Amino acid sequence: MENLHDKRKVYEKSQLIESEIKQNPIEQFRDWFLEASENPNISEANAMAVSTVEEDGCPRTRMVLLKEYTFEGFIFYTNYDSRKGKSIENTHKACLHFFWPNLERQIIIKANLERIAENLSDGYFHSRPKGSQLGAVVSPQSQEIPNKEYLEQKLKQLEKEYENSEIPRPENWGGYIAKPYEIEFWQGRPNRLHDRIIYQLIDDLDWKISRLAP
Ligand SMILES: Cc1cc2nc3c(=O)[nH]c(=O)nc-3n(C[C@H](O)[C@H](O)[C@H](O)COP(=O)(O)O)c2cc1C
Ligand code: PXP
Repeated sequence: MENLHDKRKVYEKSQLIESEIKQNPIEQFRDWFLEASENPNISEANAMAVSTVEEDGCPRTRMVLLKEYTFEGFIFYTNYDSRKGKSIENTHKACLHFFWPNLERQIIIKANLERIAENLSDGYFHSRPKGSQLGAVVSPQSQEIPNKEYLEQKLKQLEKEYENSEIPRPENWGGYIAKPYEIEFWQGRPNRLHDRIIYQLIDDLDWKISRLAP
C-alpha cells in the first residue's frame, strides 16, 4: 500500500539527566506536565492513553482526560460498566501513557486503580457542563446501541426532564484513582539514544531511580 520507511524525525529538543531530575516522580511529572500545558502547540496536555488488560489477555487502549493528580495518584472519570471499567474491576490495574510530540517526551505509568469516594465523583460530575452530565446519563458506554437517534431522543427527553433540576450522577459513572508504582520519563535524543529514567516504588515509600537503555 504505502511505504513509510523514510518517515522519521530526529529528536533533539532536550535531555533528561540525573542531576536535574526530581527525587519524587510526581514532582517530576508536575514539571513536565506544566511545561506541556503551557505549550501553545499542545491542545490537550491532559489527554492520556489508558491501557487495561481484558479477559482474553490482550491489553486495550483508549484516551481519557486526566482530571487531577496528587502525590497519591492520577484521577480520571468514566463509566464503571464500560469496557475499561470492567477490566479495571477485574484487574485493578492500568497503564497510563502521555505522549507530547512537541516536547519529544513520553511518560509511562503503571498503577493500581481504585474507585474514588462517591462524594468526590458527585462533586466532579456536578462541575461539568449540563450537556456533558446528560451525555453521561444517556450513554450506556461501550454497549451496542440500535442507532444514533437512540441517544439523541434520550437526550431530548432528559433535557426536558431536568430543565429546572439537578441531574443525579449515575451510580455507574465516577472517578478512578491510579496509584502509581512505576513511572518512566522518556526524552527523545539524537541517534535514537533516548534518555529513559524509571522510578520504581519500593516499600510503599521510597522510589528507586534507574536509567534504562533506549
Ligand atoms: C481526547 C479524548 C479524551 C477522552 N476522555 C474520556 C474520559 O475522560 N472519560 C471517558 O470515559 N472517555 C473518554 N474518551 C472516550 C474514550 O476514549 C473511549 O472511547 C470511551 O471511554 C469508551 O472506552 P471503553 O469502551 O474502552 O471503556 C475520550 C476520548 C478522547 C479521544
Ligand atoms: C465519553 C467521555 N467522557 C468523559 C470525558 C471527559 O470530559 P469532561 O472534561 O467533560 O469530564 C470525555 C472527553 O472527551 C468523553 O469523551
